[in-house]
Amino acid sequence: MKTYQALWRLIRFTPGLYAIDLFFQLFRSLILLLPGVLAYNMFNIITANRPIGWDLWTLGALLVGAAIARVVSMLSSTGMDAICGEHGNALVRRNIFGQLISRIGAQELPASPGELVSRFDADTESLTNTIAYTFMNIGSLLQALGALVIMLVMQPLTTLVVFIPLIGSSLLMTRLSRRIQEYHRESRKAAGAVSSFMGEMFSTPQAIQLANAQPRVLAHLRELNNTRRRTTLRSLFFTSVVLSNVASNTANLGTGLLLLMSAQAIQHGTFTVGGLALFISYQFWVISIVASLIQNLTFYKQAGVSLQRLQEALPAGIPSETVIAHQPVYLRGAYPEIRLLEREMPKLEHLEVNGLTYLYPRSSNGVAGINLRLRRGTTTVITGRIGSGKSTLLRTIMGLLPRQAGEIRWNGEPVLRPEHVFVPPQSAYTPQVPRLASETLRQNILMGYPEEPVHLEAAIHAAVMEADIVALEQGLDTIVGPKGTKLSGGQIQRAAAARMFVREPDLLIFDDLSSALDVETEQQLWQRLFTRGDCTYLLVSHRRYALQHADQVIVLKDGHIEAQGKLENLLESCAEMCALWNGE
Ligand SMILES: Nc1ncnc2c1ncn2[C@@H]1O[C@H](COP(=O)(O)OP(=O)(O)OP(=O)(O)O)[C@@H](O)[C@H]1O
Repeated sequence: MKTYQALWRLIRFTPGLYAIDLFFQLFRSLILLLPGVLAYNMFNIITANRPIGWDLWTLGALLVGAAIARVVSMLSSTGMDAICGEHGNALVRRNIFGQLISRIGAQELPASPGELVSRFDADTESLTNTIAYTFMNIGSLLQALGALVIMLVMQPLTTLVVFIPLIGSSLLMTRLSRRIQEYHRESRKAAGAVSSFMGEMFSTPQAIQLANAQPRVLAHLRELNNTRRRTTLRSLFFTSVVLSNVASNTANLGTGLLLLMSAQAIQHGTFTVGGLALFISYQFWVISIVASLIQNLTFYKQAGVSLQRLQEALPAGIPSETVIAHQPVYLRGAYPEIRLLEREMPKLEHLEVNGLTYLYPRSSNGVAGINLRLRRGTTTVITGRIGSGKSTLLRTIMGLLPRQAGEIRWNGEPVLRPEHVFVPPQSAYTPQVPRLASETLRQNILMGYPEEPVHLEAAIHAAVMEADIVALEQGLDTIVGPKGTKLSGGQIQRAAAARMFVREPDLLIFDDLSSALDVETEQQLWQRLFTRGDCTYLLVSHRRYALQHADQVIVLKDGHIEAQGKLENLLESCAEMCALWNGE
């Protein structure tokens, strides 16, 4: 998508608001022509030694009126810019965020979280600010054209001479614009690197402390910040200092030439003091519009850089137009109701996996030719050595990794989009390291799910959390800290389990749920799970209790199923199972 197409799409998102914005910009600019004409008449009256009569006072009143109208229209246009920008920024951020959270589970983020935050912030605003600046310049251009016509009619020769310096400054600014675009790109990249590194620092403070790496981490941050300072300074220096100085000095040169020419013309009686006043006020706009247009072009090019960075923030395979796809944004009033996911599939009776294969790109690691069958109300435990492919198998079944071969059938029906089926209300999953947010424990369990006291209590009981909640300072309303740092590893695992239970899925998938639990709590947890009735369980576990109570155990070795069946049979027939059972 080209930059102009993106900007036009943003304008079309709120055309009414942008029309009002443009109206205020035009009014604000054109009203500025009035004081020049008024000053022309006032000075001509004064220098002709006419007595100060009604005419002069009227002109003065008009001058004040024009100034008030200008201030009001300036405030209105600035306000409209902010409102339009707010809508456009919200749209872009919503679109990218929506794509990021609905990407296939295990797909990498296109950039680090810190870098993405930086793009959400400054790159988004670069687009909407360019529109605001362009609208302002449309007004300024009309104002400058109006001024130019009036000046040419009054004094064609003086007008042409006054604009000679403009030619030189225009050439200079055009040459600088490419360099400014490059500097902007570098400064945005350096800002992204700083926020990315800070995001990583804040997410791993303990790892930094344990490695005693604070001085080196700070030194690296300082280095990144220095690069950002240098590149940002250079970019700002060229955008703000050089460009605006070229513009104002060109205007000053024009004024000097004007004074020289008008002195002679006034002596010869071909020019008046009123005319000089008008020329001085108008020539600045005509000269500065060139600088403004060149600066506008620079912003446009910077917006192109930002648009590219935003498009690159989309997950792979998503069309670039999605960045500005029109969708409702909710900035005022009530938020729309969040609907619970509806059932895609009937209640689970049996699940079959046939010939399932997923190998990681450019590697032979993964799982291949997996066949298994789960029946409703049974427990299946997947076990195997470290790296045998247990997590990969679960994630491929659920569509978090894209399968390369094989099929999955839910009650005999092929599952074409597993990522839509293996979610509540059909299924729920807890990964090896569950994630909690820095919210209350209640919010972490419910995650937007409607609170029904009975379900919540039952879920907490099933997760063996009732005693922990009594011991917590504010019970369910305790804020658990970033990633749940105020809870123990076992509490985090059980909070994640309660999150699954409250959704009452048919199929519960756990990846090593009890790794951080003591033996007693673990046994209680399995006991409660296995007496929950109608649920079907698919677990990754090495724990003896789980293996002993499983209806079937699947032994994985090097990404293949080595054996499957009841534990007692496997202990007789499968050397790998014996080795795992004996902890070899
Ligand atoms: N993104 C990846 N790219 C390449 N290889 C990977 C990737 N992720 C995992 N692997 C490899 O795939 C194999 C299976 O990994 P997996 O995490 O499924 O094993 P696991 O049995 O769950 O291990 P653990 O018991 O440690 O959880 C391992 O050899 C692992 O190193």
